[in-house]
Amino acid sequence: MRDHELPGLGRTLAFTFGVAVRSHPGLTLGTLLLVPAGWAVGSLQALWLKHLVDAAVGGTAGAVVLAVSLLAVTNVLGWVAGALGGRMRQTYQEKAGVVLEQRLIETSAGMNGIEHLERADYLDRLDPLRREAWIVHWTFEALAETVGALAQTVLTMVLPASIHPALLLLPAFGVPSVLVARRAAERERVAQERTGEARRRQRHLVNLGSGAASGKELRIFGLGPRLVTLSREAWTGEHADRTHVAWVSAAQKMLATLPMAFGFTGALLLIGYGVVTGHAGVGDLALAVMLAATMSGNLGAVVDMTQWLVGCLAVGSRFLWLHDKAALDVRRHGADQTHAYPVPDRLRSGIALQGLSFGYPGTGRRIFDNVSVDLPAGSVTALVGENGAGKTTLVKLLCGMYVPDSGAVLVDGVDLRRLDLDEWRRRCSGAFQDHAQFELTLREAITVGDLSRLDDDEAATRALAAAGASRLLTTMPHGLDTQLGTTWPGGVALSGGQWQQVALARGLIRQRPLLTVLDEPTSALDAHTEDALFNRYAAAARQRAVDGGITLLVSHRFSTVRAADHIIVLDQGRIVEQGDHASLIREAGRYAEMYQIQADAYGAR
Ligand SMILES: Nc1ncnc2c1ncn2[C@@H]1O[C@H](COP(=O)(O)OP(=O)(O)OP(=O)(O)O)[C@@H](O)[C@H]1O
Repeated sequence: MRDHELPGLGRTLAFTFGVAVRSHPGLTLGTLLLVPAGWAVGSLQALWLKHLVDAAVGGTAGAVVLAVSLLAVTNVLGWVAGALGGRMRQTYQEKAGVVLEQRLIETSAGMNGIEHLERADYLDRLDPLRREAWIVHWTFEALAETVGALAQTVLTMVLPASIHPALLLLPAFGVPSVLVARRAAERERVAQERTGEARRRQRHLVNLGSGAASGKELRIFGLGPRLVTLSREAWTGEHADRTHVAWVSAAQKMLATLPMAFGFTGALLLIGYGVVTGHAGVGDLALAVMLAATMSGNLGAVVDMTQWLVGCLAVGSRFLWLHDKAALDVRRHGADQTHAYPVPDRLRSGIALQGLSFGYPGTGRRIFDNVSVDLPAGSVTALVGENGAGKTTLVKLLCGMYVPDSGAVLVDGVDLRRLDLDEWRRRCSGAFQDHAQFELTLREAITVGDLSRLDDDEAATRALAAAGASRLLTTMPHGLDTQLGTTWPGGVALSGGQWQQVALARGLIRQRPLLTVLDEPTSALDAHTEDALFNRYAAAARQRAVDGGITLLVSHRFSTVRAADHIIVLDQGRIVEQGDHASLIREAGRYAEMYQIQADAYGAR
């Protein structure tokens, strides 16, 4: 199976069943049994009614009492099954829903790479999963309902066969409906996937239009009406597409019920004729009339339930697809722990990019083409270059979030693909410009950077100091216990720069990292503060150089960058210059030119 193909029905069912059973075996079984039982009650009632009518017409009191008793017992069982099934269903849904969301976090976060979070066609699949992962837990209820509705429909059709064998043909008239329902559901699933991008765009526009981050720009640029127009455009195309598919399906489903209607009309005529000619009893006619009355409801239920089931399976198959991708990802990255090389305790030679070529999957565009460069052990290296030069992409490759198309990232001579990637990540650390805002307590928002120090106040305080953010702690009403984020009770709002300080502290809490990437983590700070902070950090990093740990700083500020031991200048994925500040200035090339421009602008030579 190719990694973008959705898994088939059998595997999806097995997967969803596994999830359901693991989350609550008893409830899964109960749902599977009770729902069809509820459905069976309807057919039994029709049967007992036939016996009641026959007994009443035949004048046998005992048979009347028996038929009435059976009717009563069946009714009670039906109510019990309904009430119990409803309760079980609710409990099951609540529990399985949470389990599925946890599983989604586990699967998505557990993947080595981040391709599934960045690639548009994968996002179209992941996005509905994020919103409706819980739908998967309906699969077994939908299956039970479908089986139940199907069983009742078949019974509705088979019971008349006891009156006349020709009526055994009745089920055949129902086949078109079921087939059409299946096809319709599949078509709707495809349409949903096709319109996924438009829905994501709509949601993005809603977030832009109502979120805090875009609030200022929206007002200054008067963007509200424009966003509404864009949203309408996105909605119109998507809605037209899905509505068209829905109407075509509805028309086909209506047409597909016609054979059934003809079939039952014929059956009623046949039984009516039998009663007139004395070949059938009045009870038979009562049975047939009752079954005919419930027939369209049953058939409609089969169609609806099938569609529901296919819808659930569609989400389930995306879940399984993600799961498969996660497994494939682990295999491809060679992270099989049994064969992985251990990560060295300290770096001896350092990290080297060797003939590395890379393009983001699915884009057909090369970002790096045969790039080679060394990051010596114990060095503080800066990466500079214009926007889009490939700096962050390089960081992602070094952290094993993407795999090179050719060439390699070598860690002390060992291909990163062959290293124990989990262990490598444990020895990496980082702070990024597009950092996460963990709305936890200040302590947790820092210490999640090193899970072994979750409750370590001293480590959190030290990390804040290393990030030049000790003052932040003094302004927090409850110190490290302060809840961050105003949407939580007692939570405090942090400025953009303060969030960056927390992210930087998180990135600096790990002890003895072999690679620390600082990808513009201080862009919200002023140039002098960033400069002082990085100089202090670089000095500390050099003192720790016994471990051979490498610090990679990405920054647009040359005043900061010049403190690095080694500076790499990237231009459109190519390394155009490298060396220390003094030698690069002497070369009077790109670096010297960019440095000069900034120095002039800031008046800081
Ligand atoms: N997830 C992605 N999928 C496809 N292309 C991407 C992706 N991320 C980045 N790119 C492309 O790769 C190129 C390099 O991007 P990258 O983010 O590495 O640049 P950068 O040097 O870090 O830029 P900046 O200084 O603006 O942060 C850009 O042309 C960008 O459009």
